[in-house]
Amino acid sequence: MASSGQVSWKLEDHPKLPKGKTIAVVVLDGWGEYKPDQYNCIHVAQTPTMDSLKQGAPEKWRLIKAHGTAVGLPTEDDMGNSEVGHNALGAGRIFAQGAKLVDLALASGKIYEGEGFKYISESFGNGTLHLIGLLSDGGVHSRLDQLQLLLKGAGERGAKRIRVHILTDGRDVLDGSSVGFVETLENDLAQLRGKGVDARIASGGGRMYVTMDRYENDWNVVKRGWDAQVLGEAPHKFTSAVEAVKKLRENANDQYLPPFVIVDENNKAVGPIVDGDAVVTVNFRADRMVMLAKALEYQDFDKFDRVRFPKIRYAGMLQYDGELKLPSRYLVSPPEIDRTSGEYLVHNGVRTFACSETVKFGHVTFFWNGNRSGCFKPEMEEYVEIPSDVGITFNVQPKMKALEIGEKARDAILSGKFDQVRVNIPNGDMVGHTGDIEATVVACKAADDSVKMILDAIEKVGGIYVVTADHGNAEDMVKRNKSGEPLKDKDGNLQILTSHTCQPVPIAIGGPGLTPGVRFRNNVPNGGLANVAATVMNLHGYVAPSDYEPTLIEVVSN
Ligand SMILES: O=C(O)[C@@H](CO)OP(=O)(O)O
Ligand SMILES: [Mn+2]
Ligand SMILES: [Mn+2]
Repeated sequence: MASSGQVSWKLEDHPKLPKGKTIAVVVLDGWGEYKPDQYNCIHVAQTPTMDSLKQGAPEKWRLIKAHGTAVGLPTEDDMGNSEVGHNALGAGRIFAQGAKLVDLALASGKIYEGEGFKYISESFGNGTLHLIGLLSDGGVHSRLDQLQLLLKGAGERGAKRIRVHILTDGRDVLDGSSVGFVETLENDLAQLRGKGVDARIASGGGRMYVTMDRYENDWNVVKRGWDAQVLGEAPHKFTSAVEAVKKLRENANDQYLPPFVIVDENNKAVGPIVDGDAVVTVNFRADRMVMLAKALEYQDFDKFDRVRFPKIRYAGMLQYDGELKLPSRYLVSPPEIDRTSGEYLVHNGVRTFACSETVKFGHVTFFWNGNRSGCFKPEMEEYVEIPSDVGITFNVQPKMKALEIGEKARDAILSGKFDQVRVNIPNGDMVGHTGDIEATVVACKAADDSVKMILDAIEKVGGIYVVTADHGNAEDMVKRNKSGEPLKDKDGNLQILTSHTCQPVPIAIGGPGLTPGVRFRNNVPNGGLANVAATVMNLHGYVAPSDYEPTLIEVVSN
C-alpha cells in the first residue's frame, strides 16, 4: 500500500480558502433525486432540512452521478452501491471496481492462470469444488454471468465434482426473482452434468438471514450458513433447490429465506464441505463476505462453534481485506485504492471523527479509506460505532439509530476536538431495501432530523457542511417502464423496488464558516461522487493532489 512508500503527503495550501474550519461531511445512504410522486419516499416524507438545502441551487446545491462508470462499474446500467460510492467519495478518483475486474479476468482467461485458481485446482483430483455466493444479476456483490463462466471454466479445467451454495437475493433485484435464477443455474448445472461433471446445488438461504451479515452485526447469520454449507445441516431439507425456494417463499421473501440443504434419496446432504475440498466465495464485494472468510480461513476462531473445521483450499473471488490479507488466496486482485483523502488529510493535521451505526459503520471507515480497516493515525482520529438493532428487518424500526448518530456528530462538532466530522445516515437505504413504503417515509424523516441536528451544531461553531449521498434508493420504490410509469406483475400488484437506483444524488455546501464567494462551478456537468474528495480538501484549506477528480467548487470575488 502506498502509505508505506514514497508518497509525499504534504498538500498544497489553497490560495483562497482558510484552514481550521470544522467540517461536517454527511452521507445520506440511499438518497437519490427523482421525480416527485407517491413512490418517492423522500418527496412524501417531511424533510424540511434537505428541502431547504435544495433552495441553494445552483450555487450551493447540485446533483452528482453515483452509478455506472462514474463510480468504476462496468456499464451505465449498473446502479450505484455503498462500496463503490464510499470508495469514490473517499478516494477522489475512479477505480475499476470488483465487478469490472472480474469481468476482465474472466474474458481474458487470466483468472485461470493466477495463483488463486491454481491453488484451488489442486483439489480437483480428489475433492469437491464448492462455490458459495449471492445468486442474482444485481451486480452489487456478485453476478450470475460470472458464476456461470466460472462454473464452465472450472469444469473445463478438471473440476469433477462441483457444489453450489446459493444465497437468494431480492435486495439488488426484485423479490421473487430467486426462483428464476435458481432455474437458470439448474439448467447450467445440468449441462455440466452432460459433460461428465457431477455438479449440483447443495444448500441455500436468503442473504439477510444466511451468511451475508456484515461488520460483525450478528454472527448467527454466518453460523446458519456454516451449518448448511459445511456441516450439511439445516431445518429444511429438499431434493430440489427450485422446490426449496418455491416452498420456503410461502413464509419468507428472497432476502430472508431460511437455510436449507439439498439431500439425496436417503435424506443425506449432497454437498457438505469436507477435508480436501476447495471453496470459492464468488462475491466480489467485501463487506458481506469477510465474516464467512474468517470462519473458513482462521484456525483460531471463537465467534461460533464451527463443530468441524475442514482442511480445505479456500480462495475468495477477490481479496476482501488488504490489511488483514483476508482471504490469503483469491482469484482476482482487488482494486488498489491508495492515497485516499482521509489519509492525506490526517497527514496534514486534519483531526477526524467518523461515525455510523454497525450496519453502515464500515462504509464511512473501511470503504471510505479504500477498503482498509482501522485508523491511519489513531491519535488524530476517532471512529465511533453505534450498535445496530439485531435480528429485525428495519421497517420495524425505521428510525434506526439516526438520532444517536446525529447526537454523536453534534457532540464531536461542539467538542472542538475535530476538523472533520463524517457520518453515514443509513435510513433511506436500509429501510428502502425492505420495500415497505410507509416505513421508508418514516425513515427519510428520521434521516432529515439527524441532518438538522448536525447542521445546527455546525451553525454554533461557525463551521461548514457538505451533505451528500452514496447512491439512490428511497427516492424510487417501484419498478418502472421506460416512460417512468410504475409496472405491475401478472396479478396486478405493483412491482416494489427494493434495490438501489441509477439516479443522481444531491450535494449541498454551506454553513457560517463557508468563505463568501464559494459556489459550485458550472463547468463540471458530469461531476460524480469522486469529485467530492477534492471539494472537501478545498474546504479544509488544501488543494487536492493533481490526479484527483476536479473539485466541484470555485471561489469568486464579489
Ligand atoms: O445491503 C447491501 O449489501 C447493499 C445492497 O446489496 O446495500 P449498500 O450498498 O447500500 O450497502
Ligand atoms: Mn449505500
Ligand atoms: Mn443499500
